Amino acid sequence: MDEVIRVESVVTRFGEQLVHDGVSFAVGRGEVVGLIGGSGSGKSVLLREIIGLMHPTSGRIELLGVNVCAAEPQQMNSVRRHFGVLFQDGALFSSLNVAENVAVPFREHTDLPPNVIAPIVGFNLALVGLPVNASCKSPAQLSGGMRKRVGLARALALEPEVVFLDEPTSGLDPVSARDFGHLVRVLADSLSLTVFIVTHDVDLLVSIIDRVIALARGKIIANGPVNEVRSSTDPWLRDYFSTCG
Ligand SMILES: Nc1ncnc2c1ncn2[C@@H]1O[C@H](COP(=O)(O)OP(=O)(O)OP(=O)(O)O)[C@@H](O)[C@H]1O
Repeated sequence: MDEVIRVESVVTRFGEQLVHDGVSFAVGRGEVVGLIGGSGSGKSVLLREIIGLMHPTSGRIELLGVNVCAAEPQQMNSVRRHFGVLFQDGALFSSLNVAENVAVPFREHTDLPPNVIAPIVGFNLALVGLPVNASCKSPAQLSGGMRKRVGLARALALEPEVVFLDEPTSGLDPVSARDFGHLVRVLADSLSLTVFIVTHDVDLLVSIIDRVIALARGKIIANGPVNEVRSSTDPWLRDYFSTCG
């Protein structure tokens, strides 16, 4: 397997609290993987560790072949050029309009002039299904689903190899959530993306995910295709999957 993410024996402690107690898994190129777990099980912390925003107490994490726990800032910056992140709330800059938000990665990571950036931004907005007239709107003028799409357009701006989505369907109504999930799957397949999704959304798992990794009690309690994981006898997983038909 051509590995994009490798998490090895990760332990994370906050004082007395042990959040990860030896977590290991790998994600291969082109996979769409969902990380699930109860509230407070350490999903977001793990995501932040994988993208180098936090370091685990011990263990090793490789992203696109780089040991992110030991990478120099310059090396981390060049890895950042190859992944995109959609944070839970979209993390859009409220003072910038939609087009300016999507242009941020170009300004941070390239020397491209504005007249070159503008059409690429337009292309990215079209890719996520936003109309041209959305470009000049401020994030406050958009629906939750549109804000997620802008966040996704920004995450895809630099044609990343891997995209991280933190609770991408939270706050969306079921129809918008399903549409957004479908969009993610179509983009993953069309652009050969590796997608790592932190989610509580069972419908999203069932509809678009290749593999589920489940975190509970500090450990990986399941790692496999949705159908396999949903037939697990683990009480937490049984409860979790009992919410869908
Ligand atoms: N910077 C921090 N300092 C101390 N404790 C933290 C820090 N970040 C997270 N934690 C704790 O680590 C645990 C895991 O948090 P995390 O946000 O990863 O959970 P989660 O699985 O993403 O939960 P949810 O599904 O509710 O978002 C929580 O108990 C949280 O309080």
